[in-house]
Amino acid sequence: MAEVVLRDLVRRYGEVVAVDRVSLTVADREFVTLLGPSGCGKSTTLAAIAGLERPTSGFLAVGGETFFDSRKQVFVEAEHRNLGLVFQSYALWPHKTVQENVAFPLQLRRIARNKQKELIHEALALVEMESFADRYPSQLSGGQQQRVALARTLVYKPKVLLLDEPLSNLDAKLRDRARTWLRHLQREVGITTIYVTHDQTEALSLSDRIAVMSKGRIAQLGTPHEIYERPADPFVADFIGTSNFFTGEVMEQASGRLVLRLADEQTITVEGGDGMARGSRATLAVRPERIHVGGGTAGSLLKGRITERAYMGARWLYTVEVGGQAVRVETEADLASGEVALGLPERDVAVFPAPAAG
Ligand SMILES: Nc1ncnc2c1ncn2[C@@H]1O[C@H](COP(=O)(O)OP(=O)(O)OP(=O)(O)O)[C@@H](O)[C@H]1O
Repeated sequence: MAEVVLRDLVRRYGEVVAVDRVSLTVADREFVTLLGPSGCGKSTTLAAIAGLERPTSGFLAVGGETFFDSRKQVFVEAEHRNLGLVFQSYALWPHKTVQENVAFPLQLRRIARNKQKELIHEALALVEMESFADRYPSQLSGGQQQRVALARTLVYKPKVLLLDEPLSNLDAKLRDRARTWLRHLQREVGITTIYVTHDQTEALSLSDRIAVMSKGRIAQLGTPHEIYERPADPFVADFIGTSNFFTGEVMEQASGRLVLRLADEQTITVEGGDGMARGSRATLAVRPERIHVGGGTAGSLLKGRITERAYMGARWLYTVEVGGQAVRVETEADLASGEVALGLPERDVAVFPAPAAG
């Protein structure tokens, strides 16, 4: 069992609180992604798990073994944690062959020679690089080097795999393939994995659960579906996918429904908004692909004007002006510029208390 437990983990750098009381439990064999914008603290969190950073306070355990506990002054050095790390800069030794690179961690651990052979063979087979065993890193593509770096980590069968943007050096197509492959591999080997990225597509497609981070904290922890469909706050709604936001005054909140009045007097009815008082301000978020152009939905209708249209291949992207606000709409329909009705299905609109002004 390789469960990872973080409790109230804090890492300060002087005035900067890079990690701010992060609590998270990653189950055995689970794939959890730390996702967030630059500077939100995801790499520092991962480095703390790896033992490369000493947290300021909190608690951290892997597989039931305490690696850090500020109250008991426990700190286990990185080399004694036996975790597998793969970082963005996956430097392989240029003067060693693929095989020798993968052998290195085994030599460090003084594994017997014939056992080494077997393990190297197994690790290279896992990443489908057996036929490249005698090549040097300079004779491999970026993606192949990345796979060797993974093999070098997998070869000693770490309890946990910690990956920090490991695919960022690959081009889009290759990254797509590498992603599918990595997910497959992680399932096959059944290794607990914590993955850091700022790429939401990567996070959505790879993870069992995603921890969306903002300013050193976890803004939301959930399955990709939960994060996308039920964002906990406007930050998550905006960071994962794209959302249109409407802010206005609550006219009514009753029987699980809320009616919001926009500045131009149009109203939107949504599900939810429990506890939001009449007269208070609320923000609604709706995805561009959930808006029905031309109406045709159970929900609110907004009047607008198409001001821009862009052909995206599979669908069209429209900018629709609603009460002076630009609304992004994605649909397969080919529409002319001008007046349009937008249908907002009640269930597809998320509602949050409006952030305080200023
Ligand atoms: N050694 C350091 N000294 C001072 N501040 C640091 C140090 N390392 C990180 N920070 C700060 O801590 C915060 C979190 O950094 P971190 O690298 O964890 O972010 P990140 O989410 O991984 O960002 P990125 O995607 O850009 O790598 C940032 O504000 C960063 O400037």
